[in-house]
Amino acid sequence: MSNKGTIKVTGVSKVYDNGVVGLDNINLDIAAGEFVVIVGLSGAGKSTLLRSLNRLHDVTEGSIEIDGQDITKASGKELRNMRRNVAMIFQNYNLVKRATVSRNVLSGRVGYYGTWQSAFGLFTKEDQERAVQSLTRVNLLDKYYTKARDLSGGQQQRVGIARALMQEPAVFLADEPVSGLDPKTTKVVMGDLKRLNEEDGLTVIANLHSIDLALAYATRIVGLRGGKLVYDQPIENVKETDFADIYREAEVSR
Ligand SMILES: Nc1ncnc2c1ncn2[C@@H]1O[C@H](COP(=O)(O)OP(=O)(O)OP(=O)(O)O)[C@@H](O)[C@H]1O
Repeated sequence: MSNKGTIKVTGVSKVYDNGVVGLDNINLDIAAGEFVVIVGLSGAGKSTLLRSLNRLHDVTEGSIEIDGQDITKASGKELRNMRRNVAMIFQNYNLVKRATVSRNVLSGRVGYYGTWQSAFGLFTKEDQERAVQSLTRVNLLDKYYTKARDLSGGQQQRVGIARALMQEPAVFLADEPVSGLDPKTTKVVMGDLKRLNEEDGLTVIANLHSIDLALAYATRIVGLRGGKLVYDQPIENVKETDFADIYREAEVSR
C-alpha cells in the first residue's frame, strides 16, 4: 500500500505574532485513510492545527510531513504540489457567491494551471468533465448552472467538497464543516465526507464541536486543550466520559 495521505506532525508549536500560543509541542502520526476528528473547547487550537497542515500559516517550531515530505520547509513549486494534495473545506464555505456552482468547482483546479489560464477561466475539457464527476459525487449535478448564492448552506458546503475534490487530494481537512447546519443536512454533509473517506481512502481530518458527530464518524479522536494534545484514541477505545476531561478549561491562561 502506498503512503499517500500519511501525516506526521513532530514537535509542532505555533506562537502567533501577538504572543498567543496556538499549538504547544504537538506530535501526531496519521495513517492514510483514517477519519480523525479533532475536538476541544473553543480556542483549544483546532483550527490552528488544521491551518498548519496545509501551511495556510507557518508554524514556529517542528515539522509536518505529508507523505514523507516536510511541508513546513517546502517552497515554490514543491509547496504548490504539496498543497494540491491537501484539500480543505471551511465553516463559511468560502465560495464565490455570485459565480455559478460549476465555476466554483472548477476553481478547485487552479493549482494545476498557470495564472493567466485560470484568470481567463480556460479550463480543459478533461477538467470540465472532472467537475461533472465531482458534483455527481456530492449529488449536486442538477445545480451545475445555479449561482452559489442561491443554494442552501448544506448545498454550498457540498459544492465546497466538490471543489476540494478537483485537487485530487489524498488529505481532506474540514474546519467545522457542519456548524450552523440543521441535523438532517449535517448528516448529508458528514455522509459525503465519510463516503469519500471509505471509497477513495482519503485521509479526513475534521474539527467538530459535536461529541455525537465525533463518535458517529471518527475512526480516531484527538483532543486538544490549551494548544496541547491531551487525548488520542482509536474510536474503539473512546468512552463518552473521556470528553469531560478534554473539555476542561486549560489551566494556563493564555
Ligand atoms: N490570527 C491569530 N492571531 C492571534 N491569535 C490567534 C489567531 N488565530 C487564533 N488565535 C488564538 O490561538 C488560539 C487557538 O485558536 P484556534 O482558532 O486554533 O482555536 P479553535 O480550537 O479552532 O477554536 P474554535 O473552536 O473557536 O474555532 C486561541 O487562543 C486564539 O485566540
